[in-house]
Amino acid sequence: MSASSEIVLTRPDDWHLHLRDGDLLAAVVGHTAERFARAIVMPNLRPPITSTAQALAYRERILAALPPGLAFEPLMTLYLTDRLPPSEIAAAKASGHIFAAKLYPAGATTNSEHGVTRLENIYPVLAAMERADLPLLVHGEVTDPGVDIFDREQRFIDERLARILADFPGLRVVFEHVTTAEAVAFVREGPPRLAATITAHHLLYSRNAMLVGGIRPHLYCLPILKRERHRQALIAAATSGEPRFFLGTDSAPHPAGAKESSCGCAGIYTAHAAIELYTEVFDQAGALDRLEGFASHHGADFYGLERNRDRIRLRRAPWQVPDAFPAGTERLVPLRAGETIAWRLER
Ligand SMILES: NC(=O)N[C@@H](CC(=O)O)C(=O)O
Ligand SMILES: [Zn+2]
Ligand SMILES: [Zn+2]
Repeated sequence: MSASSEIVLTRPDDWHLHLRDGDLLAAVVGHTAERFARAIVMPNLRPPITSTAQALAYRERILAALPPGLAFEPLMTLYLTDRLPPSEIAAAKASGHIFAAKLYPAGATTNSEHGVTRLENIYPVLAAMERADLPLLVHGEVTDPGVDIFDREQRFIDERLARILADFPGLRVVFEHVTTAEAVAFVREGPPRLAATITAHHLLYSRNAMLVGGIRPHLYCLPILKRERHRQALIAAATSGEPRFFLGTDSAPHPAGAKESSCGCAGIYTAHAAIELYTEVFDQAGALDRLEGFASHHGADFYGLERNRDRIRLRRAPWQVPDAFPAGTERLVPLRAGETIAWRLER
């Protein structure tokens, strides 16, 4: 298998994506739509997407920004706040375009300041989601200032996620962008209604890549890159063939100036080469035969959506990533800027 020079996959979907708005949206949406049929679109805009009406209007802006000739279905989400009325959940579900709601613990990550301050504040909303069978997506990190940044995912499992699963036994939950061996183990031991997305960057890089030989702001994201043993656990999970692990890039574009700063913001841009990067990982692990399940089947199955019917083709043929993409008057620096990627998407 490792000697293949070409692979064909059912067209994949991205189950965790930031598309932003305005110039940045216009700069990035084509990259995703060239590769993926659908994506779960994160609601952490400024202001956040907290109503069905806002989500539907955002969906229209995404479709309007699509380059001509590309078919792409944005799957919208709501941003949970302390104040979201439980009645909004049934309306969201009935819209036919909203597929999940997202829990950002307040202050956990980029644009999360309107997030949830105490889990109890959203219990009526979680009950409504359980009734409507609308999945809960979680950014799984605690924000207590006393908890070390490298331990925040583990603490979220122990103090929050286990409780949510116990208190809402019918709620489907996606533990987004898992980064630790502990998270992988927790997902494996959990009920089938619990799943996890894994990013390409957490599969490709450990924290050394960000910190050894100079600090690389374009590798700074949340949850932060962890040590190598965790990366190995993520690779084992992604390539295991287990249906509860699936692709979610967490591609999170920020203008270069906001990253190359004395206080750079969190988020890595990978949409320009997302499926190619995952292909590298699966190839290196000798698991190209498991890529289609992870990238194209497991997520659709979990969300109860049909698998895509068309296919994409990837060829082992190295290419160089541009130093940056234009985004309005700004620049967007992608993962591997100026470096090569081993697999190419055929068009
Ligand atoms: N992953 C990140 O580092 N940043 C994301 C937010 C998130 O997914 O936590 C962003 O919106 O920029
Ligand atoms: Zn997140
Ligand atoms: Zn994200």
